[in-house]
Amino acid sequence: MERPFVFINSAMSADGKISTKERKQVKISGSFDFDRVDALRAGSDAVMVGIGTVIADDPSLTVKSEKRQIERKQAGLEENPVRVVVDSNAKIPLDADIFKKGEGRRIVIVSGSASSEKLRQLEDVATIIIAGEDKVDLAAAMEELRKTGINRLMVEGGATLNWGMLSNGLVDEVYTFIGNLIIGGNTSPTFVDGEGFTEKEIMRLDLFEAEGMEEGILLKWKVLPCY
Ligand SMILES: NC(=O)C1=CN([C@@H]2O[C@H](COP(=O)(O)OP(=O)(O)OC[C@H]3O[C@@H](n4cnc5c(N)ncnc54)[C@H](OP(=O)(O)O)[C@@H]3O)[C@@H](O)[C@H]2O)C=CC1
Ligand SMILES: Nc1nc(O)c(N)c(N[C@@H]2O[C@H](COP(=O)(O)O)[C@@H](O)[C@H]2O)n1
Repeated sequence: MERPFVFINSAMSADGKISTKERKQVKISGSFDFDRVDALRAGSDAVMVGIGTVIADDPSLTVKSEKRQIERKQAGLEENPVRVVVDSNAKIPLDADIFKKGEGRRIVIVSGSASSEKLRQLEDVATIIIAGEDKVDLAAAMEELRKTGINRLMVEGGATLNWGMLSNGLVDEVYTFIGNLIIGGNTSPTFVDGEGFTEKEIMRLDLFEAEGMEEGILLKWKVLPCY
């Protein structure tokens, strides 16, 4: 199977939370880290999030720096990477910021259970990929993205999509900024939620970079193959 190079970037608290129990976007990192994230977006062919993040945060996922937008255009690219949402039932609101803000292609990946009426409406603002029957089949989706010319994919969460990608062996690298705060809470999303691994299945990582940044630390890991 051919798939893009995939990395996850996330900001988490010292206790591994990526948001609070309110499950809304919370500022974990500072302006330096947001600029680093912007550079990662600008260097990617596509940026992908789960529908939970769209509902919670309504992100635009655009490249914010004008200089980077210009550099992309000079390289013959669109101002923004392709923005991709994983959304089995096509729940994404038609007025989501991903559709309203910035230029460039959008892709919504749905499953066979999405309503055809909603898909017709979405076709005006996005390309639709159908992968899987009830829930998006992420491995099949990665193959489709690769076929559309996406070679480098940045995943920006959230917790459930991170689990789906990691547990299906679809991630090459993980970048985590760990901020100087504790969020706590049984229901606050952690970097990876979902079902979780058993001890036998635990996923191993190889740390290849660690850098103190602002009031936290940025860690870069390679995902080691599972045997
Ligand atoms: N600090 C940070 O860096 C970030 C924090 N966040 C936070 O994360 C939270 C959102 O995370 P979460 O609620 O987990 O939502 P996600 O963004 O992870 O979206 C999860 C949804 O994706 C859909 N999906 C479809 N197929 C799959 C699949 N095969 N595997 C996994 N998911 C699939 C499911 O919905 P369906 O079945 O309907 O398709 C699922 O519920 C928010 O609180 C947000 O603020 C988000 C991004 C970054
Ligand atoms: N890197 C990082 N640090 C934080 O503190 C954050 N809260 C996030 N959140 C992510 O940024 C997205 C917002 O994107 P736009 O500014 O709307 O383009 C949000 O959805 C999270 O993915 N990231």
